[in-house]
This record gives sequence, C-alpha cells and structure tokens, in this order.
Amino acid sequence: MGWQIVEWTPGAYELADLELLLSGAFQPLGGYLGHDDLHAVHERGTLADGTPWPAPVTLHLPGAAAPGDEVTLLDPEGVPLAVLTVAEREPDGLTSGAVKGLGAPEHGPFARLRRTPAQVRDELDGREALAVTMRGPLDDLTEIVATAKELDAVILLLPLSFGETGPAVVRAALRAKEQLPEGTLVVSVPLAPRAEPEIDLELREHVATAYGATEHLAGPEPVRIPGPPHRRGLVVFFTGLSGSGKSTIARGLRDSLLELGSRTVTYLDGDVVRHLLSKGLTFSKDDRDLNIRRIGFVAAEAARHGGLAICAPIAPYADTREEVREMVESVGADFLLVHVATPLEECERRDRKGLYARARAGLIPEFTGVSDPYEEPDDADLVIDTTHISIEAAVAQVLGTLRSGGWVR
Ligand SMILES: Nc1ncnc2c1ncn2[C@@H]1O[C@H](COP(=O)(O)OS(=O)(=O)O)[C@@H](OP(=O)(O)O)[C@H]1O
Ligand SMILES: Nc1ncnc2c1ncn2[C@@H]1O[C@H](COP(=O)(O)OP(=O)(O)O)[C@@H](O)[C@H]1O
Repeated sequence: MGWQIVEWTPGAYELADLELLLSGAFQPLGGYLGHDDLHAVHERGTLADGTPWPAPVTLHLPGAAAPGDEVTLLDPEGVPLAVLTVAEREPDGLTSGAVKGLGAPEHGPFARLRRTPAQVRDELDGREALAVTMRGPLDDLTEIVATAKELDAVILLLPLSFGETGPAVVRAALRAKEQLPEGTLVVSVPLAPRAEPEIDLELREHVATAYGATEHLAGPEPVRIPGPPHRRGLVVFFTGLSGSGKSTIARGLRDSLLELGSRTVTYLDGDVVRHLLSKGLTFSKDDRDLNIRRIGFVAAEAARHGGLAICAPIAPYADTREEVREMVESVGADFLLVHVATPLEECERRDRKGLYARARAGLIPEFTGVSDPYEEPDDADLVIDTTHISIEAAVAQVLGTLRSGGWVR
C-alpha cells in the first residue's frame, strides 16, 4: 500500500458507473460515494443530505492516496477517461470523490449509440417520453405502443448494455425500433445490474428520468437458456505438482478428443505458454498468478465461442484458480477442475527432468512442493492420483467425466 497511485483502470462495473457519473445519467451524483452517503443509501435510500438515491456507487483503488490527491482513471485500452479528486479513503481501498471527464468514452461496443442525457433531452425538446429500460429482448410491443399513444409520448428505448449480454440487448433494441412508431429513439446505457431487484428498478427509474422520461417501463429480464453441454464452451483445467502427470494426461485427452472429432480443441501446453504467452515470467507468486490469468484469459476466449480448451499448468494458488473459473463462467462456458493429485514422493521419484534433485540441492529457488507452496484444491471436479494407474486409465477417467457431463457425445 506504500506506492502513490496516480492512474488506475477501474473494473468493468466501476467503469460502467463512471460513464454514467460523467454523462449525468446518475445526476445528482458527481462522483463515487463515501462512507456517510453509503450508510444513508443502505439505511434510508437517500444520500447523507436526504436527496433520494437508491444504490451504492463505489470505487476501490489500490496503492496510497490521500484526500485532495488526483488520480487519472483509464479505460481498459489505457485512454484517460476522468480525473478523480480523492475525498475520503477507507483502509480497504474504498475511495470516494468527484470525477471530472476528459473526453467522450470510446471503449466497448456500440459507442455510437451512447448519448448523454442532456443530448437526449435536447432532442426530445419538451415532448413527453416513455422510456423502456431493457436487459433482454422485448417480446411484446403492444403495451409499449399503447402506453406511448395514451401519453402522446416519444418512445425511448434504453438498452442497458453491460457485460456479455450487452451487444445482444442493443441488437434487440434496434430490432424493436423497426416495429415501433417513427421517431423512436435508441440510446445505449451501460448500467450494470444491481443484485437486489427493487434497488435495480429504482436506479433504472432515476436513469430514465435523467434521460428526460416522463414515464418508465422496465422491460423483461434476460432469459438465459444455456445451450446443451456439447455445444457449450468448456475449459478443462489440470492442476498439480510438477511431474504429477498433467501434461501427459492433457495430451492424451487432446488426442482422444481430436480422434472423436466432435469438438474443436485448443491445447495450451504449459511449456508453450511459458515460451510464448508468458515468456520472461519467473516463478514468484506474482508471476505465477499472471501466468495463470493469461492462460485463463486465452482459454476463456476459446470457450466463449463454444470451443474446448485444455490447460495444464501447476497453478498452485486456490484464489487464482478460482479467478479463472469465474473468468470462464462469466463468458457462459463451463469449467472443469482436474486435480492430478499424485503425491510429492512419487513426483520426486519420477523426476523426469531432474528438477527435484536440483531443487533439493538448492539450485532452483521457489520450487513447488519443495520450497514453494501448492494449495490443494477443495473444489476439484475430478481427482486423479497417477501413482498406480496407467496413462490410458487416467485419460479414460477424464473422458468419462466429459461424457457423463454431456460435454462430449
Ligand atoms: N520454481 C519452479 N517451480 C515449479 N516449476 C518450475 C520452477 N522452475 C521451473 N519450473 C518448470 O516450470 C513448469 C511449471 O510451470 P507452470 O507455468 O505450470 O507453473 S505455474 O502454474 O505458473 O506455477 C514445471 O513443469 P511441469 O513439470 O510440466 O509442471 C517445471 O518444469
Ligand atoms: N497414469 C499416469 N498418468 C500420467 N503420467 C504418468 C502416469 N503414470 C506414469 N506417468 C509418468 O509421469 C510423468 C508425468 O510427467 P508430466 O506429464 O510431464 O507431468 P506434469 O505435466 O504434471 O509436470 C511422465 O513421465 C509419465 O509418463
């Protein structure tokens, strides 16, 4: 926590909130909330001064920052978006303060469909507006058309484009517009969903009002029907000590899958990863974590498009494995953790590459199992100890799990 923070890329959720703070969609808020406001929001649904406000809008910053410091907030591509003037800072990094925009946000899909509330209010020019906030397709337009007619209002479709489903919601709004009266407006709003439905609804109402709505209809929630497992993306993630058998089983699995021919396979071989994707990284905790995140990122991209990715790094830390699981599940794919639980003594006895001997001799520092930790998974979907079984039997166990889960037919 010692280093002074001068710039920072907030998380996806915080960035979405930032955009709405900057555009005025979160009026009267001018920045991230601090302790007193958050307390009042939780207790009474107002800010500390009594102004109605339904939901927390928060930011976490690492590093050191004191009241009055300025921190530049960047988008994921590194473009400066805003300057935050720190007001308060909690020990856990929660930071409040006003934000000032540096330019129109350009990151994320459908940037052209974003407009500020002021621009939309200008366009409405005093006419009544019926806002429809949507997170899923509108299956029935009759209520919207009837209500708009009754109010003599312009229809304002506000697709809440956040995360994976964002682009689909915007497409649904553009499709709906074609069947709605002329003059219907579509404005993409990156409002991240809030966990509690009532709070989410209230926040949607605030945002709709900021955009000039005189009435608000909340569109249906997204219905996510996951495809059958054999069409869903899958990441098979092997973890275990060096020499436990991860690569051998992973290669066997890849070959069996290629032979079956029913799925596309991406194999992220540990050595290839270390020579290319993670070239130059060491075996410090930070570098191992980064290595695993990179592997997770690539595997999730393959799985996002329905592919099956196989990875076989040591991945000694539980938190980092969990991060990868979340990364994969957030793109709508499945994650299968296989713990190759061959005990250290057996791995050391095999010592295929002579690494254990060198590690014991003190020639390799931070060697997993010898002088560096391996956190045993307690969330493995399959555990295989290869001490007394053949390679074929080990591969068959994994393939059997894929078959019984329906991932492979
Ligand atoms: N200090 C230290 N600790 C552990 N392993 C070491 C180390 N130095 C080199 N190696 C070799 O690197 C391979 C492990 O790399 P990974 O990318 O799988 O490790 S990690 O997941 O980032 O922890 C591992 O290969 P495998 O035997 O295939 O597991 C080792 O051969
Ligand atoms: N049932 C088994 N499954 C996998 N490997 C086995 C098995 N039995 C013996 N081995 C041997 O153990 C070694 C495992 O090495 P490797 O697959 O490179 O491990 P890791 O990738 O975990 O470091 C190989 O020499 C392999 O032939």
